[in-house]
Amino acid sequence: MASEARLASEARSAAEAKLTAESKLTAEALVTAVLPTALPSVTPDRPAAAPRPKKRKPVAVIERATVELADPLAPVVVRASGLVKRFGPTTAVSGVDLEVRAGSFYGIVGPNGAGKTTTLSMITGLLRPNAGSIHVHGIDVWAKPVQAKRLIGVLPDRLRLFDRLTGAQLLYYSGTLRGLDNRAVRERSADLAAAFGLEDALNRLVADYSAGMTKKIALACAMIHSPRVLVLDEPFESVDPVSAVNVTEILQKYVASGGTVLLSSHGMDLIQRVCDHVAIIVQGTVLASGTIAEVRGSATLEERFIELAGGRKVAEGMEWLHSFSD
Ligand SMILES: Nc1ncnc2c1ncn2[C@@H]1O[C@H](COP(=O)(O)OP(=O)(O)OP(=O)(O)O)[C@@H](O)[C@H]1O
Repeated sequence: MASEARLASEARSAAEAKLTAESKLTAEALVTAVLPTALPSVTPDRPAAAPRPKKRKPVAVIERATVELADPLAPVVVRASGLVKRFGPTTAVSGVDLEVRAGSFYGIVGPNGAGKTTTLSMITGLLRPNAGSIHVHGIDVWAKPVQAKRLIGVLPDRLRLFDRLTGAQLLYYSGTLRGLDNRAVRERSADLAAAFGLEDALNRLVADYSAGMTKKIALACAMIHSPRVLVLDEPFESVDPVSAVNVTEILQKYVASGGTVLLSSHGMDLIQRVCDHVAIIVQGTVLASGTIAEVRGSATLEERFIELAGGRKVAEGMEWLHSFSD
């Protein structure tokens, strides 16, 4: 009996060691997988840029064994307190509090009209709140918008791009607007185009891009100044599965190097797979927030979401739809 127990214990230890080695391998692969260069700093208080490593091809699929949790002691870099936004009689956001720590991959989910876009727009300084405050890296977004916006890269919900520019021109415009010099813009544009698979489209008008390509060029524009925080409203909407994997890897690498991602998505599976923290917003209020494990408990994130969003509606009526008019 004793030797059986010893054998079982040895087998368990070996399995655990293998799992740890695999997780480490995966994490290392993620760090080196996608962007050929770590985006260097443009803000004076950031550490010097890393030397450019050799170019690597994007890796098609990398599965993460587990989502590594952001350091629970890392500083809070996005703090939204008591956010309220009213549009006439509609209260879109009513007292939202959020805390996002450095190095976190934070997802916001909620049903249509829950207030996700409104919340993200207030956080990025695009929409003035009726009440509450937002600090990004300690800077009050609405008191010092210029300083705060330097730290933020934004992918807004309804993209309003200068789409009579080519992809290359749009990247150039975004980079120079953020204070990058000619050489840096060109180098970063090439890196981003390669990472997002847009090299062949750079000389075409953005107006002629597909929805997914438009999303990707907008995401590239949001990243070109190497912001400390990326706020992305539905970054995966319209993006094909292979590109979604690439985009996810780019973001994971960004987070692994100390960046912070705050995104909204309707993809529960994706949020559960890539985010370390999540907030569920329903009718303008945060009903649950924390690590994915804390929020979902013993259910899946989708089940928890449906429960908090008021449960599934049983489809009744609409019998007319089942008797065809021809
Ligand atoms: N500019 C506006 N004027 C009036 N009402 C608005 C405006 N923007 C948003 N709303 C309302 O605020 C509420 C929240 O909208 P919001 O776009 O933030 O939701 P959401 O969670 O992002 O939804 P979705 O998942 O459908 O994108 C909705 O009732 C919406 O109709």
